[in-house]
Amino acid sequence: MASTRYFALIPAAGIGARVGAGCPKQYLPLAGKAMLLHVLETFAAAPAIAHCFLVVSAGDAYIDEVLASAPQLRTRVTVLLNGGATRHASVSNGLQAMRAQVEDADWVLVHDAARPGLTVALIDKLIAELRDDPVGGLLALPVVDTLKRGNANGRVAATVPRAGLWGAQTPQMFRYALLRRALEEVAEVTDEASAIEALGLAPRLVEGSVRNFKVTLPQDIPLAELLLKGLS
Ligand SMILES: Nc1ccn([C@@H]2O[C@H](COP(=O)(O)OP(=O)(O)OP(=O)(O)O)[C@@H](O)[C@H]2O)c(=O)n1
Ligand SMILES: C[C@](O)(CO)[C@H](O)COP(=O)(O)O
Repeated sequence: MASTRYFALIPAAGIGARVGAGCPKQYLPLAGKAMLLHVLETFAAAPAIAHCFLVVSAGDAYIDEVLASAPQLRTRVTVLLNGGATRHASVSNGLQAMRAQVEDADWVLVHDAARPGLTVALIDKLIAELRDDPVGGLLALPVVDTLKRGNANGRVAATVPRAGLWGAQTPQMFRYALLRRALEEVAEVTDEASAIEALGLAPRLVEGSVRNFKVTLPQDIPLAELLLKGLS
């Protein structure tokens, strides 16, 4: 029986509206290279990762130039020009396009192109924790702030108990066939674990890192820049 393999699937077909830059945020320069390139280079450097699949929008005008600057990625990354209108659709489309190269029992690590602080060590940690797990799971961080629910007037309506709460990160790691089925059967979800939960399964929480934060708002850009300058 062929040994189980680990594939990366990177949804990178968003427009970065909340950052509001002149280009999709995954192409913004951070520490001298595009945000997406940091992610691709990290997965390419991870010995456990068999191959990376990258989902970009059909009209993406940036990816060719980015990959031309990184010829070492040519054999490690396949670009899929089938991004969808939502992250869920992009991931589903990517999984569908991978079917000829991936076995049902292979693991897929879905990672946001908007989380450039990921490290090989975090990838290796997730795989080590989940490789024998019956479900799979995700990197996540326990909530450390007191949480408030706001009302329409911008005032506190309630304090939300934070015990047991985690903030989901990525990669989220599940077996190929299970993940495809879960995403096909569920309505719109914002992460892969939600689709697995909708099947009645309980993904495993693996502690991630603050450096693996998602670049979402303008103030995240200088933070990511500082982080990546320190990492390189
Ligand atoms: N239709 C979409 C929307 C998002 N993504 C990807 O999903 C990841 C996380 O999404 P998010 O941070 O929301 O990125 P954007 O959708 O680009 O941001 P915004 O919501 O501000 O437009 C990103 O790598 C983004 O490129 C995607 O592949 N396809
Ligand atoms: C997948 C994710 O990063 C987990 O926290 C998050 O759900 C993505 O949300 P977004 O609105 O698509 O950035």
